[in-house]
Amino acid sequence: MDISLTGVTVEIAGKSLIRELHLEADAGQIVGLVGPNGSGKSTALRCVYRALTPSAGAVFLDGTDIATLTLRENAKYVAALTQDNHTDLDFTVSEVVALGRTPHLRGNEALSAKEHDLCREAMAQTDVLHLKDRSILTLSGGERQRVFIARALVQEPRVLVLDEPTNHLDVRHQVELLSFLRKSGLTVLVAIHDLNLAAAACDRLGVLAQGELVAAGAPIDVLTPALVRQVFGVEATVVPHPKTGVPQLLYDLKERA
Ligand SMILES: Nc1ncnc2c1ncn2[C@@H]1O[C@H](COP(=O)(O)OP(=O)(O)OP(=O)(O)O)[C@@H](O)[C@H]1O
Repeated sequence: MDISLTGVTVEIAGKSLIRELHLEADAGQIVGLVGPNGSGKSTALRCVYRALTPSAGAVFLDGTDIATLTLRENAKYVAALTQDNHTDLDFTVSEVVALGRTPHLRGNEALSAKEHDLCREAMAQTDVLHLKDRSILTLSGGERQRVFIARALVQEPRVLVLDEPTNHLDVRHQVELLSFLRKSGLTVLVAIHDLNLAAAACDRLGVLAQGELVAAGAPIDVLTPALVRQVFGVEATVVPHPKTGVPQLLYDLKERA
């Protein structure tokens, strides 16, 4: 399923959070959104999972304006991992993951055996199966993040929207998650701060600065020292990864006085 943001603008309380954003992900592509804090990455993603309605412009899934879909229909196609996924509810990990099936169920319908298998598979995939009977409230930040990723996977979406999915994850789980996404065949829109992980995982990157898209394209074309200086105010040397050739950034720390 392909996704396209066309001229998406979000204004709240007279302030423009994103302006005229055009961004596309072809079916099965991973497209990363990078940019400084407050540049509008989460705002753009919120428009895709319908937590926000654009003030102008639209989001299309395979050519259908998502504003014409019910929220339940949208949730059958799009699953999201948000930054504000903390919960006060004392649910077990299995219960939280099973909630991902909600858009596919009618009323209080129970999960089928196949759906239970799907939940087990997602928990194994995200390495939380051993935690299935634990309260979500007792988990570490990284464990909890992996539970919410499992919940998004059991939704069986065609598009995954991930806001900082590697937050809290140790390096093994970061690599496993991004490797899984690359194999999954899902269309993925991901906001990510780590430019090296973004370059390794994403087919294309969109760079946001102050609510505007300032560059878009393959990581090798986008992640230049000049762009990193202009957008992030940081000096970096860009080298090709010795095995894969993807650009990797080495940051020049300021010398001690
Ligand atoms: N509901 C709101 N009302 C007013 N301003 C908002 C609202 N939501 C977000 N903003 C502002 O819009 C800007 C963009 O926020 P957004 O969360 O999209 O940035 P981001 O690029 O995801 O940042 P970060 O990297 O810090 O997560 C920020 O300046 C933020 O303070």
